Amino acid sequence: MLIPMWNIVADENMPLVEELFSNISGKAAHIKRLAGRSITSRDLHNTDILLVRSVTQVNQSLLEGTHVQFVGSATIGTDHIDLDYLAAKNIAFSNAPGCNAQGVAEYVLTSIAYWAEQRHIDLTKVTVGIIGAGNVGSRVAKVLDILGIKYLLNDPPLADAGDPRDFVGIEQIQQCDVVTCHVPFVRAGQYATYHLVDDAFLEAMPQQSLLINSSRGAVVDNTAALEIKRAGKVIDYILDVWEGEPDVNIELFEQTMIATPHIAGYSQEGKIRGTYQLYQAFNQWFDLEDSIALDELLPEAPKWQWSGSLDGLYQSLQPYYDIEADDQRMRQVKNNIQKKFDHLRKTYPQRLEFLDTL
Ligand SMILES: NC(=O)c1ccc[n+]([C@@H]2O[C@H](COP(=O)([O-])OP(=O)(O)OC[C@H]3O[C@@H](n4cnc5c(N)ncnc54)[C@H](O)[C@@H]3O)[C@@H](O)[C@H]2O)c1
Ligand SMILES: O=C(O)[C@H](O)[C@H](O)COP(=O)(O)O
Repeated sequence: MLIPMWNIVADENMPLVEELFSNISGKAAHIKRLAGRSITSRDLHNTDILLVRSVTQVNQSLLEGTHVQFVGSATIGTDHIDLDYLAAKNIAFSNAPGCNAQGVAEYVLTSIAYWAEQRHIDLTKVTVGIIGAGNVGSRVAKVLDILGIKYLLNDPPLADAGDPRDFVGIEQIQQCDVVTCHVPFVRAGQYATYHLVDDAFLEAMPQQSLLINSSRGAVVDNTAALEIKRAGKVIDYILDVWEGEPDVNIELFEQTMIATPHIAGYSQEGKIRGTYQLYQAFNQWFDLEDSIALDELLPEAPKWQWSGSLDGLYQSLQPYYDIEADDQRMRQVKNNIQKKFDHLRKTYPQRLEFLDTL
């Protein structure tokens, strides 16, 4: 007897797939877990549902000849997905906007606090330039607002679309003490972000400034970032994403104040929200009811209480998020980063969200 069943292929690093997908509307599922970077079309024989993260290239060469009906990516970024191909083949698609935005905002806040402590910088005198004011950039702005740290926003697509917030041009962002990137990776066109931070941008940044990149590696020209340091510019880098990842430019890595393996958004809650958003999208696509609520899945987490002073900010944040420990984990595999990059991500320790206000 043929038992109707969903055949699902899911990235091995996606939590709760079994809990959420194994019994949807009484229909069982066969779930195959694979390392995202190595999924091939042969793995998708008879597959109905494909659940990926940012490391799987989803395109014609992966999907042609398969019967995949639904692709979910537990990410906001979609630069690994050929959306036009999916649309042309009428394959449903969902990503997970905002699922990990709080985790990234907490990474950025901790980064700024760490830099200020290391460089003895008074955060009341600092201006942060935020490039990209979507899910992450808006949350970064919100937390800076609460702490009374000045910031400027740059987001030409939103400005052109009539977003009422005050936006500035990229030239003003370049003058900021801290620049943090929260844009998608877009190679070409009016709003291209490929090498948005290039040699001219870095040249224009003040001495003793900080550049944070937790968006996509190639938003920052990694070669230019290395060259400008070699030329004597005093600039600090906190990098979570790398051009050509997992092949990290080791010389640039050595020049960083903090280096992490694309984990800025890896809070436990962010990963859970990512899978849950795909579950919701899947149900909507097949006109099914959600039978599990998100609240049932999220952990309880202790929340940070702000003292009201920016002095000692990093010391007060570190018990909640120890970014130095993340940096150390990456430095320990310095001689073998390319091979260990995915392992560091797969074995990333549990990190809980600590800001109550976002
Ligand atoms: N490191 C991580 O773990 C991690 C986690 C989440 C997101 N990300 C990356 O960060 C990016 C931002 O995430 P998000 O959730 O805020 O995405 P989002 O789509 O909500 O926001 C991106 C914003 O960038 C703006 N933008 C697009 N092109 C621009 C340009 N040329 N100049 C300035 N602004 C531009 C868009 O208008 C949008 O408002 C994602 O696309 C993803 O690549 C990384
Ligand atoms: O785009 C995003 O949302 C993040 O960059 C992404 O989720 C983190 O990497 P992943 O675990 O999906 O490979």
